[in-house]
Order: sequence, then C-alpha cells, then structure tokens
Amino acid sequence: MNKSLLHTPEGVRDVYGEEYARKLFVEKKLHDTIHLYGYQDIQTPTFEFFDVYSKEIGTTPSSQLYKFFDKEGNTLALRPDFTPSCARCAAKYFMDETAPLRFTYSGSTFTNTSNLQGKLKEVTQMGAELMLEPSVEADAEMISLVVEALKNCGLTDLQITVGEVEYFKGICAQAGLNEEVELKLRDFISAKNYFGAQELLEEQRVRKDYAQVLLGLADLVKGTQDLESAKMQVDNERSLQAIERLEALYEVLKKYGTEKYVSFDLGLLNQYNYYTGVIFKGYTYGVGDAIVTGGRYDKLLSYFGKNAPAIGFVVVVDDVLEALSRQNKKPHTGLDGCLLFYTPDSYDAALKKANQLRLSGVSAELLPVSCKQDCRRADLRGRLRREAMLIHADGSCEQLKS
Ligand SMILES: N[C@@H](Cc1c[nH]c[nH+]1)C(=O)O
Repeated sequence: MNKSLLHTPEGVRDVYGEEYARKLFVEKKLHDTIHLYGYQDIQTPTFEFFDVYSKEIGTTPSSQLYKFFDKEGNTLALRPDFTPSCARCAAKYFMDETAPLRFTYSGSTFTNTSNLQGKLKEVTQMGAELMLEPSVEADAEMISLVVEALKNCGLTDLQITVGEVEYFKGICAQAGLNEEVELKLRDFISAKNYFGAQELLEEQRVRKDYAQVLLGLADLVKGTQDLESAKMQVDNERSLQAIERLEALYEVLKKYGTEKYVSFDLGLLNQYNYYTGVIFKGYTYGVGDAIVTGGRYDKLLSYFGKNAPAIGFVVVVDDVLEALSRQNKKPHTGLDGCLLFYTPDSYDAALKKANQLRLSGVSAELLPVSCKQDCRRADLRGRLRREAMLIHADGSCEQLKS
C-alpha cells in the first residue's frame, strides 16, 4: 500500500472522536444563540461561478481562490467567504422584499494560502447576515449577538474591536488618494506597517496634516471618550458621520449590556473591500487571529441587482475550539452513549437492551464480545467516553471497566 495515501494535503485535516464531539457542541451553542435572535437557516452551494467572488465584489483575492472548470467550460470557485453567496441568494429569492431578512449558515470556506503561513485552508465558519436593515440598532444587534454566542460557548474573556471604514475613506478622499493607493494604504495600516504607509504617503505627496491623521489612526481611539478627539482631527463630513455612528452604536450597546466587551479602533480595516461602514473583529486569548469578523456592506447586494443595506459576521469555529482548549475550557460533552457487547447466545437480549436505550435517546452500539479490547482501544484513541456493558443471555448487564 502507498503510505502517502493516508496523508491529507497541507492545510486540511481530519476531525474525529472527542474533538469532533466538542466541535459539534460548539456549533450547536452558536447556532442556538443565533436562532434566539430570529435568524433562519440557509444553505448555499460549496462552489459558485467565479464571478460571485470576483475582484469587483471585494472578497478574497483571486490568487487565493480554488478555481476549476466544469464540463461546459465555466470557471467555478470553491467558496472562500459566505457573504457574497448570501448576497446572491437574497437578491435571487427576495428581490422584491422590503422587510428585514435574517439568515444564518454554517460550513466550510476554502482559501488557497501559502503553506508557509501555516493556516488551515479549509475552516468551518458559522455566521449570520441581517439584510435590508440600515439602522444602528442592526449594528448593535450583530455585535451583541456575537458576544452572547461566544459567551454561550464558554468564552468569557472577549474583546470586540469596532472600527468604521468611512472614517478612513473620508480622509483618503480629502487627501485626494485614488482607489488603488487607498487599498495599498489600507493594507499597510492593517498590517501595522507604518514605515510602508509613511513611504506611500510621502510618495503621493499627501498634505502633512492628512498624513499625520492617517498614520496616527491606530492610536487614535481606544475608549468612547476618545471618539471626541477623533472628531477633532477631521473636518470632512464622511469621517465625522462615521464617528457619530460609533457614538450612537455605543448607546445601543449599553442597552444590551454588551458595551463592556467593546473597544474602538479607527485603524481597524479589513482586507475585504465590500465593507462600507461599521466593521468589527472579536478576540480572545489563546489564538492570535480574530475568531470573529464582520461588518456592514451596504453596496454588495447591488452587484446582484438588489439595492439593500446589510451587516453580518462569521465565527471561525475551529478557532473558538482552539481558544477553549488553550484556556483549559474544553466543553464537557458528556457521555457519548454505550457499547453493548454480546456473546453468541446473548444477541437477542442485547438487541432488546439497545432498542430500549435508543428509545430513551441514548446511543447504543452493538458489538460481538470478541472485539472488546479493540473497541475500547479505538474509543480511547478518539478519546470518547462511553460506558461498556456485557449483556448476558438472561438480559442482565455487567458493567465493564475501561
Ligand atoms: N464574510 C466575512 C464576515 C462577514 C459576514 N458578514 C459580513 N461580514 C468574513 O469571512 O470575514
């Protein structure tokens, strides 16, 4: 046998046994919370026409997409991001709808990053999108839902960093930067590469006072009191309105009681270009990257023919699990059911017992006693905690030790 057949490619992995039980548990907790806010499940395809994720849409760069062709010669791409698919789906089935739409979804996303980055190329995401709702109340609902969902999974140390892309865009417009330069600058600022940003601004001969505000973005605000000082730095309407939106958002978050998890950062920018307003990222300790990302995208649906505002988020389920494990908060998933061992003459009694257990909602696996050792070993390997019983012909059960 070719041993290399047992390996998976870089960036994808198997999940089994107790780890998978924990993953399902976390998914259920997230899903239950999202449902409590009235979000309806939707399922979009794992691959779409390439155009759904093209440059104009503003999602993952084309170089990081898994692209392939169908027999008709269409270019297809594996989903790197749920949001464009949801936007397409909403435009297709709810074109004439004017009332708010709430969707939730979960599944894999795929990004073809370099192996050197050591990142998973297939991750499990669960997310929610609130469409046709332009209000600040919608922004607050999304952020508060993120907090509640993560708390429900067992995470307590949470930090939701909130920014507003219009603050940055307002200054860029005032400074006369074209879109290409704006995107470059955004990437430098996101990567906290201030030398790169400075060089770019000098090269573009940006007025000193604008350059100073752009370079100081990350340090500008941490708390709400500082929002006032961020206002003083700018005199363009777009940036001022962005701050006013954050102030209003903070007031609604207080009504939810989630404001203590929130801090503001006007240097928070996202590589996705479809964001048009409030954006946010959620952090906890144990994982370097954000475990949640989201924001407002009021123009994306118009690419699919429907003019409608929207906001949403995704939780990276794999990262939530990693955080829980690093924080020693592995969810307790309870017993995974029973192994019922039978001898050649106790099969009938064992089947009866198994049926009784199943009727009461307990999982029961029937096994010949001859494989007792092997089965226990397999359970141990997957770190499953299952009770084991030997069933005798008279129906009596003998508890087996692991
Ligand atoms: N799809 C975005 C998150 C998001 C959902 N809705 C709005 N934004 C991401 O993958 O980062």
